[in-house]
Amino acid sequence: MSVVRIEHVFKDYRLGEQTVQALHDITLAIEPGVFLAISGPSGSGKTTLLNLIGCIDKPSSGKIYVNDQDISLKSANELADLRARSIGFIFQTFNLLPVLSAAENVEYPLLRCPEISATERKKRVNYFLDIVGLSKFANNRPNQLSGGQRQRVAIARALAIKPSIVLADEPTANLDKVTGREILRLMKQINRYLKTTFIFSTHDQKVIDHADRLVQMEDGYITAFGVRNDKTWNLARVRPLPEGDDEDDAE
Ligand SMILES: Nc1ncnc2c1ncn2[C@@H]1O[C@H](COP(=O)(O)OP(=O)(O)OP(=O)(O)O)[C@@H](O)[C@H]1O
Repeated sequence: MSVVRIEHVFKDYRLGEQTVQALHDITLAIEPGVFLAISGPSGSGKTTLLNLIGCIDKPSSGKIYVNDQDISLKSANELADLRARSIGFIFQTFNLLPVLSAAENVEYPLLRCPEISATERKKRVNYFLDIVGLSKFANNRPNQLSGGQRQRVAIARALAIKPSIVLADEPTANLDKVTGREILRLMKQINRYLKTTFIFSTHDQKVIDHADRLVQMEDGYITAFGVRNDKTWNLARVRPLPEGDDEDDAE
């Protein structure tokens, strides 16, 4: 079973008269509970891929299944609902609402789910602020928190809906090294403890080393897929195929 299945996905962007091919023939199955890094240089397609998995954007062609649901068959409202209930987002710039306290930021996505009572909302806010170690800062606004604390609030906010997947676009890029490592360790502890699938983009090898699955991208192609056993990566290289060549270059 896969929590995300991507089949022969292409993504083009129109830029005036030009077409930018951001993703080429991406096929990938992501198992539930993994801690997956998508790595690659700037412009390789990491954010585009995360946006497609997060139902923020649609592929130009190909199929994406999230929790076994074909997202191409869903209306904009249905996609918004799937996002609100199943996918938590963490951004490199934290994206907290500045006028709300830490607790209110965590509660915010729950307001979209009317079946969650006010009592349950408060319970979840307390629980997830506790998990990220910020119970004492519940009433602080983002500008009264450090960068690392802001990202912890963002993690609690992403978890509050109890998502099956958390997507994180360069979650440590705006943090110093030590804080970035703490945030990654926290994400991994949560991944182990709550079994939530984490998919995050990065071009930092230190960040990659925290993952247990790896997708390497270049120029819109997947160039390798890796599984980590203890400290060693078992990498299967996938060479982008030149026209007319149908050979794989698996190692
Ligand atoms: N909205 C857009 N319109 C046009 N082109 C885009 C758009 N978004 C991304 N692209 C292009 O698609 C390609 C992939 O971009 P993407 O942002 O997915 O890469 P990335 O690996 O996340 O890069 P970075 O590490 O710099 O964030 C790039 O060539 C980029 O210029």
